[in-house]
Amino acid sequence: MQVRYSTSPTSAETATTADLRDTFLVPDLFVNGEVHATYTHEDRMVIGGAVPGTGQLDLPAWTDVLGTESHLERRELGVINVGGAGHVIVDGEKFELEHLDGLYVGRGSEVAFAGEEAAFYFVSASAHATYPATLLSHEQVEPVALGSPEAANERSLFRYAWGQDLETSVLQFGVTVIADGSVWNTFPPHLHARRTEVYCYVDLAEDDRVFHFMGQPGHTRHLVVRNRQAVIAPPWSIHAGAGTGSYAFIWAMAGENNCYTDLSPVAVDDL
Ligand SMILES: O=C(O)C(=O)C[C@H](O)C(=O)CO
Repeated sequence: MQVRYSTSPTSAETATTADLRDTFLVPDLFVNGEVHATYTHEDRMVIGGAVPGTGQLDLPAWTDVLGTESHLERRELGVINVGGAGHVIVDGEKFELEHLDGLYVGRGSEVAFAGEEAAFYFVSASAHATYPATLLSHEQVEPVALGSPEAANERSLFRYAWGQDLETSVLQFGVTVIADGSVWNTFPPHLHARRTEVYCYVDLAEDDRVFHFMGQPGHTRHLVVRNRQAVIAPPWSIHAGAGTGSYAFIWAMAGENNCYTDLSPVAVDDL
C-alpha cells in the first residue's frame, strides 16, 4: 500500500507534470494475482484493485497504515467489478458480480475476492456505523440521463450509493457511462468543499486516453489517464475529463456527509 499526504491547491498550480502525476494519479492498481492500494490522507480514503486470477485474495488489513487488525474494523467498502464475472465473499456469503456490478460492504466484515476473469476496484472510507452488505446490480440501477450529444457530454449516471436508498456512513459511489460519440464527463464541472472524490477510468481501449482536468477553477491542470487508472480530486479541485474514445468511470466520494447534491456548480466563465 502506498501512502499519499494531503495537498494544497497552490502546490498543484506550480507542480511539474511528474509531480502532479505522482501526487494525484493512481496508476498501477490492477496486477494479476495481487491486491494493490493507495491510502490518501484526503478524507482518508483507500483506493484499491484486486485481480484474483485463479486464486482467491483477501482484502488486506494493512495494519501498519490503518492501525487495525482487519481492513473494515473502522471502515466501510465499495466494490465495483471492472473485469469479467467474479464473486466477492463477505463473512462467508458469496456475492456474484458481473462487469460494472457493485457491492457495498459495511463496517466489521471480512472480504475476499475471486473469479478468473474478474478485476475488482474498491474504495474504503472511515465509518461510524454498520450497515449490511448489499449487491448493486448495474442492470437494476435506473440511470440518470445527463448532458446532450450537441455538447458532446451525453452520459448515464448510475448511482449505487448516494445517500439515498442505501444507507452508508460517508461513502458514495457509482458508475458513469459516456454515450457513443460524446467525450466529456462532468462538464460543466463542480466542486464539493466537504468531500474528496476519486475517479477511476475504465473500459478504454489500449490506445485511448482521458484528458482529466483538475485544480481550482481559475487554475486548471490536466493529467493524461489510461484505462484502469484513478485520479484523486481533493475538495478544492474540479474533476472533469474528455476522452479520445469510449469510456466509463467509477466515481467514489467520502467526507463530511454522504449527500450527493451537496456540491457547488462552477460556471464555465470561471474556468
Ligand atoms: O458525469 C458526471 O457528471 C458524474 O459522474 C459526476 C460525478 O458523479 C461526480 O463528480 C459527483 O460529485
